[in-house]
Amino acid sequence: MSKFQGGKRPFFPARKPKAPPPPPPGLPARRRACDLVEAVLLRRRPLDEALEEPTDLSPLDRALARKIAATTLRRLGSIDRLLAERLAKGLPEGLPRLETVLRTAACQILFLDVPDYAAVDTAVRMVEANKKTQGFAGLTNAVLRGLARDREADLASLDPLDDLAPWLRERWIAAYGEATTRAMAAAVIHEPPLDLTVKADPAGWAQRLGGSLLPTGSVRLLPDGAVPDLGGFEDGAWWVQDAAAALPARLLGDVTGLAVADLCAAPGGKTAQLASAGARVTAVDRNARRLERLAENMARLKLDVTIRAVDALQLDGTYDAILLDAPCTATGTLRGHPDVMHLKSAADVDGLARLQARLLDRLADLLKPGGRAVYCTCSLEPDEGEAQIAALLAREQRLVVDPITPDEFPGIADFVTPAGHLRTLPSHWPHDEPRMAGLDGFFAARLKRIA
Ligand SMILES: C[S@@+](CC[C@H](N)C(=O)[O-])C[C@H]1O[C@@H](n2cnc3c(N)ncnc32)[C@H](O)[C@@H]1O
Repeated sequence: MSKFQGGKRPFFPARKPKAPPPPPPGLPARRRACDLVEAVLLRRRPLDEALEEPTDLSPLDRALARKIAATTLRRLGSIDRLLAERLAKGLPEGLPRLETVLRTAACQILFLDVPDYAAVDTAVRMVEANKKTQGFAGLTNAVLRGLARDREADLASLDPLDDLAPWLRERWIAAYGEATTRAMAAAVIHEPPLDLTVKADPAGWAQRLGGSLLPTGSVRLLPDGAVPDLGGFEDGAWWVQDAAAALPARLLGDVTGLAVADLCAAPGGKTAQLASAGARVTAVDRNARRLERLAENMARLKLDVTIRAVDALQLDGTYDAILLDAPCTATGTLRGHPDVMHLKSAADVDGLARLQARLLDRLADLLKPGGRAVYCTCSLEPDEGEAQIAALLAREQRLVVDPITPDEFPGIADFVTPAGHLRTLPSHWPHDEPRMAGLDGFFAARLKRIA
């Protein structure tokens, strides 16, 4: 006999609504990777800026999302070529998310150490979860499985030149020739190592941190954890700075006691070098937010500098020495900032070259007669480097080039040009382990005011 007789309705206690099931592991990181890629390619935002948005992802998922997004941007040319070979009819118009899911999943299958099934499964789920794309789940599955199956042959067919954005490839070939461009393209497909500039005892710090001492004195590491967890960070014994970026400030020579203006200073890598070499540094930048980071960095490093939030074009006074690390297209930093080649264009080179010229003219006024200056950019564009200096010398009689010599300090001989400038390329310093190779592309010229 049933318990519920007499026509009475059984009483069921009200149930809490069921929480939606948690997403399968790995899905939030893949979704975030798609958002990051779209922030760059569709919304034209720098990757670093998009990475700063708050998320509720775990640190591991955040790191995976960043790696997928950065590698997709780095290898986009190859990824798109291989996808196009499998999509005979192309993709339908107006479904950018479908394209992003395919690109990021292809990136994982081809270039990252993640299981193929995880890349395929999360991609198919993302496609199924969206009404507009759910009809393409079968296609997504088939294309990605095909990529996984043919991976070895596909990888062997790749040419790193395809990964350079076309505008940049064209300009690099014109400036450096095809062989050097190919070597640079092969270098920038790798994530860079972590380079540190240390205040003192670089050999000791290389040993303590398990890194290598580079010929120019930087310490190179392949860390597997967060930078602030490394020994010496809290105490301000070192700061992160690419080995090429560490060269220009040293070209000013002995700056002990000199009044040095660092004209485009934030976040302060070169300011820190000058201050720890004993200069009285005025760190100038027009970006107040970036100057806050400079101030934090100087506090950690226990270095005392004067900070001026002002446009360098409006700066007054005179200085014994000047460093002008001018704003530029930053095409030399592609290893760490692959978004640059997708966000910048030839028009940016022209616009930035005009600003650099104005800053150089201001530098001539601010430098005391007899003083030294270094102009540098992290660009591989001659218009922002060699050609900029040639044009300056033609219009400014008070400045001459003070040639850099190959033996000035160890490790720079290969970087000194016949004109006495410094030019580093990402393909310099080859290494059997590609992640230990290379350095950013930098240009630096040393100038002297003679009148
Ligand atoms: C290449 S970054 C400088 C990196 C820095 N020297 C370092 O080593 O950490 C260029 C800087 O120039 C600043 N900048 C751009 N135009 C400027 C101007 N007209 N006056 C002052 N700063 C400017 C930007 O805000 C940016 O922080």
